[in-house]
Amino acid sequence: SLELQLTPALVLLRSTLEQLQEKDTACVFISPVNLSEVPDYLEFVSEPMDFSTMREKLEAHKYCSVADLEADFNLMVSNCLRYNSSDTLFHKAAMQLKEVGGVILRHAKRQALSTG
Ligand SMILES: CCOC(=O)c1ccc2c(c1)NC(=O)[C@@H](C)N2
Repeated sequence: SLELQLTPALVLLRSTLEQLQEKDTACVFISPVNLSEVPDYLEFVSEPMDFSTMREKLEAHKYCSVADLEADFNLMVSNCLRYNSSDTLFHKAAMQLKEVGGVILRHAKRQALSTG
């Protein structure tokens, strides 16, 4: 059935997002950057992204593939690398997350092929 065909895709997307979020051990990517705390953020970042927003998009069926999820993950990481200078905890957290997240996403894309 269509429901059966769709389910594995959603299950894989949820599992991949959870694995990525587990690696945010500093918990700096959990929620949108607070624009009242960081008033100049939108001067550097045109499209903010964070894990809670990604979760909302996932449950709203806005991701058709792991590649779609990967695009928002890469957006979130690149926003952080752009706004924060390299000597900050945020920048270092983004560099680490980019590396370990890449491995998680590569595995998920391979798995999607086998259940496709
Ligand atoms: C309550 C104050 O929080 C922040 O200033 C803050 C909180 C979280 C942040 C962030 C800033 N900047 C960032 O680039 C992303 C990765 N995370």
